[in-house]
Amino acid sequence: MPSSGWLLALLAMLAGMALGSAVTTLQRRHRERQRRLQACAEMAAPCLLLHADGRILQANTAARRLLGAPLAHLDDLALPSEARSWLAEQGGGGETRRCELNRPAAAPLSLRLEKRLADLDGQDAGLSWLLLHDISQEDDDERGQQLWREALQDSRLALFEYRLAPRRVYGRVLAADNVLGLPPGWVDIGFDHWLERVHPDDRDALRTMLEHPERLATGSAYLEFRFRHGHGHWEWLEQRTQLRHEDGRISAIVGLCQSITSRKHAESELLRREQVFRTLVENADDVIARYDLNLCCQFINRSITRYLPLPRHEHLGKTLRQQGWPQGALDTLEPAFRAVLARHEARHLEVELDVFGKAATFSIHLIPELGAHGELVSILAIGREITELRLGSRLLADENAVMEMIANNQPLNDILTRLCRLVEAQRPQAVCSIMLLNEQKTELNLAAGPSLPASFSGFLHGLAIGPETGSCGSAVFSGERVVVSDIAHDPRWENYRYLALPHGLRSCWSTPIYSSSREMLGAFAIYYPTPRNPGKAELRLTDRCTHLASIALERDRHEKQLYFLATRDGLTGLLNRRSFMEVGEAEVLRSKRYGHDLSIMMMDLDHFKGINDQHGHATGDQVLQHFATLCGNTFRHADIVGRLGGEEFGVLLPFTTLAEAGILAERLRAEVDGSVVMACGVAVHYTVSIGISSVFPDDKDIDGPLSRADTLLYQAKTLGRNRIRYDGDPPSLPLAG
Ligand SMILES: Nc1nc2c(ncn2[C@@H]2O[C@H](COP(=O)(O)OP(=O)(O)OP(=O)(O)O)[C@@H](O)[C@H]2O)c(=O)[nH]1
Repeated sequence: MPSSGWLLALLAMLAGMALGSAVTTLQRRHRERQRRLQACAEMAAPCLLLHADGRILQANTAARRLLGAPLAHLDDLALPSEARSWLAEQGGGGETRRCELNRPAAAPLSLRLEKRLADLDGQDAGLSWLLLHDISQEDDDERGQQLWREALQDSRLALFEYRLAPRRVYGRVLAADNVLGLPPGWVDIGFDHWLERVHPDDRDALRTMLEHPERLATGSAYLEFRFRHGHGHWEWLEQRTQLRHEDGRISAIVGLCQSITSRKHAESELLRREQVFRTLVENADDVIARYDLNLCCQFINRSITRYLPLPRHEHLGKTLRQQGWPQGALDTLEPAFRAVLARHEARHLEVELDVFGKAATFSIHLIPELGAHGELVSILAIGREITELRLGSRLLADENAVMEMIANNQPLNDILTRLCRLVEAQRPQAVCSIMLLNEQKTELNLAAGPSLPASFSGFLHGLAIGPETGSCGSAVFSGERVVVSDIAHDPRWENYRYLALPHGLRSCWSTPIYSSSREMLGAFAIYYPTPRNPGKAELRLTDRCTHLASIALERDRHEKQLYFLATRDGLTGLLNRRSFMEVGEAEVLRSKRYGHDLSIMMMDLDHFKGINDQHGHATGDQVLQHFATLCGNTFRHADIVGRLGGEEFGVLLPFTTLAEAGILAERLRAEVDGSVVMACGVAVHYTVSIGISSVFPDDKDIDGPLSRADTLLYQAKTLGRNRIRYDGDPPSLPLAG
């Protein structure tokens, strides 16, 4: 059958055609598959060609390098299950997925997996590309950024960008809320608003930076300014800036700001403390200086200019000697400094200095200053002038000495002289004097003036008291202190300046000396060689000395009164018996030592009992006083008259022969006989009998001549009274009128 043959042929032809086509398709797909394998191998990025069942058909070199070999199946990668199931899903071409590969023998790997379908001949062949992106580095960057953000947050740092063209400040100020109290997030503020928040004192610097960025240093520039914090207070910022360029021009300034408020507060506190310390040091009366180990001055405060002539700054870098310390001070200072250098121990010393012609005493402390390891780094010297302190101690000691002299009844002149010296020790240029009033209060006499020129002292006797009688005469006259600051021109010295000026006495302040009962006693004067007024300290010193002088004078007067009372007869004022005998003993010894004559009289009023009886005891007293007065008129100043008891009197007549004594005795006897005492309107007449003897070579004391005179007196009484009896021959000299 032809038709079945045709059909068979046709079928065979069709089968042949179909077979050919199938073979061709298979061949093409094989080629495509090979191309994909080839493409995978040639890819630079790590890439795997996967079969849907998880087999790895191809792993290129980059993939093997990244993942290691062998790579036959996805299981070899130890992908996280999530990534594994994602890969197993059909479709999803072009999708990516992150995953972490924790490899036991290698560092963990962060991958971004990118799956692409690799269909063959436009059909899904269960093949896919797996591109492996190593994002470990990106992660590191992200972690770094995170850390940086956290650090910024904690560090009080803020980063700003001052963009010049739009004149705006931008910033991703992570810590801005912290540092500046700005809202968190992005800052975007115009320059003007920004500057408004900057402290007015710092604004110009920041404005200059913004307007003239070209002036900023090419590297990092530094600026400090205060910025108003969101809470209202000022926040100190330190800003380091970098310029940013675009198209060859400065486009922005990047500023990294850090809060330095705490530091600034600490600095200002430190500054304040330093200021306080400096103020203290600068204004201290003490001299404060620091010396280095070569003993060169590193620092010295301004007090030094009071004592040494160099200007303060010229002391720096100079040794003690170069600073101009006098040799006397150097002799003490240099060894002391060297001792501190050697032993690192503090020392104290006292130094005498001549300060611009004035003696001054210094107390100096040398203090070693040690470094962190105990090594000596410098020496601190603190010097204090203690002249006044020392003078005060001396004044106290001198005053005590004067008081002691007063208590010990030292001679008044010695005490007053010591007082003058006391003041002169306190005030080296001063010359002092003490003038005392005479008993009649009519004139002044020099009592002490140890440093006055002798030729000037000679004039200071019998000085008048009045309104223009020099300083002392005027002070005593007015009862007030008189300050003559310039003798050359003061009218009160008109009549005396020719005496004072040639002796270099130019000013004179005189203070009256009063007794405790305000009786004027004299005046205390201080002279100076230059015209000047007294200072408070000098007035105080004068007052203290005047007071001491007053005590000494009163004490002296009191002593004299006591002595007078103890040695004198209260009724007549003549020596009493005890004193007469003491003086008599001394006179006898003196006459024998020097070989001069000494005559002795014993006198007794005649019938005195009768006068008492007839006229009364008071009249008897009057007669005794009258007789004492006549004795005073008759005998010389050097003769010593005493009332030995009742109406009995004695007279010592030094340098007087028996004959000369006789003349005086006769003159007295006649005077008595020729006078009367008027008592209650009645004239009372009386007479006196006298016995006279002389000291003979054999006499050892007063007893012999006194006894002989007494015997002669008795004889005169016996012979009829109103007469004189002599020891030996009556005087051959003619009796004077
Ligand atoms: N008024 C007065 N009488 C005194 C004082 N002292 C002694 N008499 C008196 O002096 C008198 C001395 O008398 P007599 O010793 O007897 O001596 P007379 O009377 O002077 O006789 P002749 O010495 O012998 O001349 C006594 O009456 C005493 O009381 C005195 O201080 N005042």
